[in-house]
Amino acid sequence: MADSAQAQKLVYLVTGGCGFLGEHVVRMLLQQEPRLRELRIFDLHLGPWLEELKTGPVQVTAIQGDVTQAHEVAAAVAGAHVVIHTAGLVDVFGRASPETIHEVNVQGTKNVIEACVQTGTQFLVYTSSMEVVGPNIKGHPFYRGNEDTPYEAVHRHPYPSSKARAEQLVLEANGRKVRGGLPLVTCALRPTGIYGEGHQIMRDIYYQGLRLGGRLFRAIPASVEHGRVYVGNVAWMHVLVARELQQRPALMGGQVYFCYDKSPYKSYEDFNMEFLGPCGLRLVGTRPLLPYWLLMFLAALNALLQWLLRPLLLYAPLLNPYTLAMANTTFTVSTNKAQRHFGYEPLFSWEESRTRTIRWMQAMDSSAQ
Ligand SMILES: NC(=O)c1ccc[n+]([C@@H]2O[C@H](COP(=O)([O-])OP(=O)(O)OC[C@H]3O[C@@H](n4cnc5c(N)ncnc54)[C@H](O)[C@@H]3O)[C@@H](O)[C@H]2O)c1
Ligand SMILES: CC(C)CCC[C@@H](C)[C@H]1CC[C@H]2[C@@H]3[C@H](O)C=C4C[C@@H](O)CC[C@]4(C)[C@H]3CC[C@]12C
Repeated sequence: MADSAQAQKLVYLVTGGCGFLGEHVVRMLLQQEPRLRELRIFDLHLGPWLEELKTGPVQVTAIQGDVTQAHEVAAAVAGAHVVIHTAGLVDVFGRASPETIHEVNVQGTKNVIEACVQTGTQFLVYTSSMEVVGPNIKGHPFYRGNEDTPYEAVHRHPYPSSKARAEQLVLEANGRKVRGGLPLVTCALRPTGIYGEGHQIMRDIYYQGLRLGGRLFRAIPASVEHGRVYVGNVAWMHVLVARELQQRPALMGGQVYFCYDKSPYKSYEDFNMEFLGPCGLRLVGTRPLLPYWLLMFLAALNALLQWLLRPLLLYAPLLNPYTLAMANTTFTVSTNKAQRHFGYEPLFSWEESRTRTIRWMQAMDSSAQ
């Protein structure tokens, strides 16, 4: 009993813990981190499912708060040994203003860093993104690259720009002295396109297909590969990196790691069909049904409509100039840096990841009917 009491001594804080990725990180920590004494979940919007977590041996503390409010962040961080910072505005559809995206993703991250320094939290894991690297505004492909692959990371869009700045702040903070004199140890994880249970975009595409009579129309060449990674493996990598960061600060502090698993390299649409197909949808066309110039015109028209309608309503379709360019630029990673640095191996095989995602979609479908 004494061993287990000694073992359960750590306090973790997960910002954005009620989000798509955040919820999986929370559940993975409760399953895979035996040293957890308290798990704090900080989010603007707390989920009702948190209540079910409060019956276990770990103290689960739900904190409704805003990362843009420094005092709220400091109060949540105080006393935590590890912070996993996933909170962010994931918006490439023009829903939020560039200022709001920057406020949440950059200033919010600054507030988390300063809270760690001021309150003495020594370990910070940041959920960055592949977009910190690319695709860049020139549409240069990134074909099975790794953390050391040279690539001209040039961004104009608010979201990737904010993620790049936030990641830079986190990495630069590595080594700063926190309250009590110990060094802050930070690292950043760069997931590619995350899929799995709770993925809102996949849900939106599914319902779009249902509205079109069970059909989706190919818009992206099958040859354009887009890296994808299962949410359970991304969550597992967060848990593992947070644990190993405490053991190997000299090696891992200030490092970035792409999140990867055995998910196959496919175009964004073909990959989605791995899950949408078993749910009854069909992808029409072996090549894009519309020429690229017409898709660009439609994307630009969507952007214009969004701007014109903004005073009345939010019009934010999937197709806009940025998402079209992104979807049409190959971006895949092939790396083993996480395996070399902290022994990461995917927890879920491709088959398991696919099956779990399909089951989620089928359950979503049956509840919608
Ligand atoms: N979804 C992907 O494909 C993907 C890929 C790479 C990286 N990421 C990164 O992973 C993280 C989580 O992404 P996600 O897909 O789970 O998004 P999500 O929108 O589902 O989750 C984000 C969470 O952050 C919370 N949040 C937003 N603004 C906040 C604020 N001001 N204060 C406190 N909480 C706030 C939201 O309420 C939400 O619960 C983000 O940092 C994102 O950039 C996502
Ligand atoms: C209408 C089509 C032409 C485009 C539809 C697909 C489009 C919505 C998809 C394609 C690529 C997707 C992004 C990619 O998976 C990676 C990321 C990085 C991550 O940090 C946030 C999500 C994001 C931007 C995906 C959003 C949806 C995209 C653009």
